[in-house]
This record gives sequence, structure tokens and C-alpha cells, in this order.
Amino acid sequence: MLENTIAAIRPLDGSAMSAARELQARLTKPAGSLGALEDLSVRLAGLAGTCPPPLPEPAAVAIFAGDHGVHAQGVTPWPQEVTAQMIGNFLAGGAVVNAFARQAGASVTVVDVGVATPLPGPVPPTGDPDTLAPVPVPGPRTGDPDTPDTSGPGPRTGDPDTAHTSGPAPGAPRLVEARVRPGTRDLTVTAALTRDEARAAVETGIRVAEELIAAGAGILLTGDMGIGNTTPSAALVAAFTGADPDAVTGRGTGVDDETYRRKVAVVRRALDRHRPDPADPLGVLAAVGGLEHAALAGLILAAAAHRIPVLLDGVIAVSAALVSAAFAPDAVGAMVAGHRSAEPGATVALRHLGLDPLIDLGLRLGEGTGALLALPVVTGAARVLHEVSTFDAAGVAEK
Ligand SMILES: O=C(O)c1ccc[n+]([C@@H]2O[C@H](COP(=O)([O-])O)[C@@H](O)[C@H]2O)c1
Ligand SMILES: Cc1cc2nc[nH]c2cc1C
Repeated sequence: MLENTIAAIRPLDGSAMSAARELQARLTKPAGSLGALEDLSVRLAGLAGTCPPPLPEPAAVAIFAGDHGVHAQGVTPWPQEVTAQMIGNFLAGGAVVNAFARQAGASVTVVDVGVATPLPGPVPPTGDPDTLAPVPVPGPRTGDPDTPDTSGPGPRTGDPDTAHTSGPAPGAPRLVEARVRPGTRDLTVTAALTRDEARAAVETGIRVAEELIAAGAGILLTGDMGIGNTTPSAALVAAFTGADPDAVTGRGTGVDDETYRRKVAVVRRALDRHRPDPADPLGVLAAVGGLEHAALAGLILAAAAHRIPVLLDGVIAVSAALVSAAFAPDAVGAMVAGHRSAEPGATVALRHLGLDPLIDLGLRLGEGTGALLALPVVTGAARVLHEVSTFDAAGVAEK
């Protein structure tokens, strides 16, 4: 499955890109005045192979969750159980990603690809795990903005009339149980994963992407949840870019100075021990990656193979994108960098990929939150090519 996906990835379509550039030049605005949106619209046309490219909708966020053996080295202040507990929060609709997904009209799919502890129960029914059809996209909440609406998904709904109905509510987040193993091994001691485990997680990401696309998704957004996962993210960025651990390790959820120094030393030790070869992406993933990184790399590859844009979130996503690009350099054509995470490794990875982030708000949450905030920018870039008049058609004089 991995090899077939890689083989299907092709460069952007040059004639659709030329058509988009020419159309941009004829629209009723000064040339270049939409800045980065113009380049983005050209890339979207090249990816779709048509001008104008389809609007990137509906949007689907896939949150891959995993735990990390390196947690034992004290690289994060948070207990490992928080990964599973946050899955409960995602499924209940109470996390930041849920709020932003409701705002953006995106569906949310949570994938347990390698959590180490039991998920909190009871979890909402998920249906047949073999059929991953996405739930309908939730509509915006309606009603007087001054009186908070208590209908629809969300943690504080408590509507007594609907509290006991069975089955997920329309638009409710969905769980896919695809645990490859209960967390990675400690990468300072041994390889985090076997090659087979890394491959299984990559193929889980491919499968989730293909089912979301088959169900109609026009854009995929990356999400992640995994206490400790900024440590393997830094190791992946260092492995693929050659940057020093000092330059790519950040404070993650917010570690103190002592923990930060320990974290840099852990990343350095992992690289010294494994000496990962960037020409062998599966080997790098197995040595120093995470299960959610592997699955995200698969999701990105599948989006590229199906010529659907994939909107990247923070440092976990962009470190996984380095894996995808090492498997298939042309996969970069499908990637849109949603935002610049505060983690320094994200900027190093984005530079290596040649991607400029759309927004820069100092976010460092993960979950897919930065990608969701950037979604209207991507839609806007495509919409301009559909809806804006040319100088000729509108009777506006050119300079
Ligand atoms: O998206 C980011 O760039 C990002 C930056 C810092 C932290 N996070 C999130 O915080 C968790 C990892 O942080 P840590 O400190 O436990 O390594 C994990 O659940 C990530 O989703 C995410
Ligand atoms: C509370 C919490 C929420 C998160 N969301 C993504 N990573 C996270 C890490 C923590 C600790």
C-alpha cells in the first residue's frame, strides 16, 4: 500500500498553473495584491490539474494520537494519561480543536494509532471500524449570539431531551481504533518502533485519508495528540535537515529550563545512538519517530496521491511532512503550511520543505488547531479564481 501510494504521486500540472497565473493577472485587482494567496491559488490549480481548482471543501481533520516511551526521560511535565483523556475530550466535543472545527464546518476524526493507556469510557459508538465514512459536517450554531446556544456538539450541552439518545450526533467527532502498539519504545534506549510497526502506522494514515477522500473530503487537515511528541518531532527534524538538536528542540507544552536542557540532551543522544539515514524514511521513523508521526506521513502521502490539498498544523505535522517528502519529493506539492508553530523545529522543517506558513500567531497547541484557523485562507485563495470578475467583464480600466 505504501509503495503504491508513493508511485501515484506526480508533480504539479504546469498548464493548470499557467492558466491560474494568467487568470490572476486579469482579475479586478492590482497584480500581486493578494500576496501569498496568489501563489497558493496557482499551486491549488496545479494540484487539481484544472483552473479554477475546486473549492477545498468539505474539510476533514484527522487527529492521530500516540504515546511515547521517551516520556520516561522526563521530557514533558504532563502525565502520559493525558493523551487518552484528551481523546475523551475530543470525542465529547470539548477541546479547542472541536470549537475551531465547528467554526470552520470541518469534520473531526480521532485515530488511536498508538495510545499507551486505556481510553476513558464510555466512548460514543463509532460504527463499523472498517468503514470510515465521515460524519456530516456540523453547521454553525444559530441563535442570539448573546445567549449561548446549548444545542449541537460541545461539552456543556446537557440537553435532557437528547442526552440519552444512542449513536453519535450528526457532526459528532468519530473514533477510529487502530492501535499499532501501546506507545513507542524509549528512543534513547532502543529504536522507537520496528520497521513493520512504522509501516503499519503509515498505512493506517493512508487508509484514513483514502476513506475521508472517498467520502467526499476536498481537503485534509492534520491533527495530533501525544504527550511527549515534541521530542520525537525535534529528532525527526534534526535527522532530515541535519540541524543541531539545539536549533530544533523547543519547550513543547511549556517545560522549565532544566527540563528543556534534558530534552535537548535526549534528542542528541537519540541521534547519536541511531544515526538515522535520511534516505531511508521508514528507518528514520522507526528509530526516532512516533506512531502519530508515521500515520500523519501516510495521510500526507495519500492526499498527494489523490491530488487533494493537505493543510499542515504544527511541529508534529511538519516533522511528519519531512518523512513524506523523503518518501516522495513531489508530495510537497500537496502540502499547505497552515501556521508557524512556536516550536523552533517547525520553522527549520518548513524552510527545508520550501513552504511559507499562512498564519503566525505563536500557537503551540497541536490537535489541528492552527490548520483549522488557516482553512478560510486556503478557501479564499481558490474562491478568488471562481468568483472575481476580470477587468474586461467588469468594465474596469487597467493601468
Ligand atoms: O503543534 C505544535 O506545534 C505543538 C507544539 C507544542 C506542543 N504541542 C502539543 O503538546 C503535546 C506535546 O508536548 P510535549 O511538551 O508533551 O512534548 C502534544 O499533544 C502536541 O499536540 C503541539
Ligand atoms: C491539556 C493538553 C491539551 C493538548 N492538546 C494537544 N496537546 C495537548 C497537551 C495538553 C497537556
